[in-house]
Amino acid sequence: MTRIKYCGFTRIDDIQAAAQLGVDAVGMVMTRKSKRFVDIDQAIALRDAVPPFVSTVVLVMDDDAAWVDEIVSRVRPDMLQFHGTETDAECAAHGVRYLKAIAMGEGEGALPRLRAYPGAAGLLLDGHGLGETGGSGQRFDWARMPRDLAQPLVLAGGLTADNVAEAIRTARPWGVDLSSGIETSPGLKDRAKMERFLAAVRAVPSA
Ligand SMILES: O=C(O)c1ccccc1NCC(=O)[C@H](O)[C@H](O)COP(=O)(O)O
Repeated sequence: MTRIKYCGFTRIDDIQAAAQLGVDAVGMVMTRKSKRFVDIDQAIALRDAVPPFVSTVVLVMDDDAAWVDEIVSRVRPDMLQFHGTETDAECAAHGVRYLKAIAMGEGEGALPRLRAYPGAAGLLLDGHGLGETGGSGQRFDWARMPRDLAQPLVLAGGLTADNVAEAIRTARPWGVDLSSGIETSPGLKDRAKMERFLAAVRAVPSA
């Protein structure tokens, strides 16, 4: 079974719809570099709308450690997801399990970074380039998904209901993550797109 995370929520109705449809995790972006940024009060309201057994993940990107600590103490996400040049020690410093996003958009340069986060609960391989923000719909060559890493790998970048079956068959990820492929505009999710994507993932036979 391929796990599914939908990311970049800004509206309570959308996050509730995603949970009702059956996603495993929902993400909120809390770096001010993002068009999908939510502040602490919005994030608390969104988190409170998430039912049991659905994980909440907060995304940051080269943000101040004090800001990340405030997120941890007030929003209390199940996991953090780091999108910048943070080191393994910096990611671990907040006392919360974390995913590290790896920018696959710059080709072979990404390979050393895949082995630089032994403390991460999982790695999220995204299609954008180093230093660029995510959520931009950029994909990478799914055949580049590594096969020899111990950590669970999450595939992200440019996934849609139309291409996710091929992506899963090629990359064999632990989970998939997307944002723009289920939106009408940044931060505004579309229920029909969320439903179609879930059905497309569920239709792929497990390995
Ligand atoms: O979504 C953002 O605006 C964002 C900003 C800064 C860093 C990361 C960001 N999003 C990361 C995500 O988790 C996206 O879901 C992931 O990049 C996939 O996005 P998409 O290609 O739009 O499906």
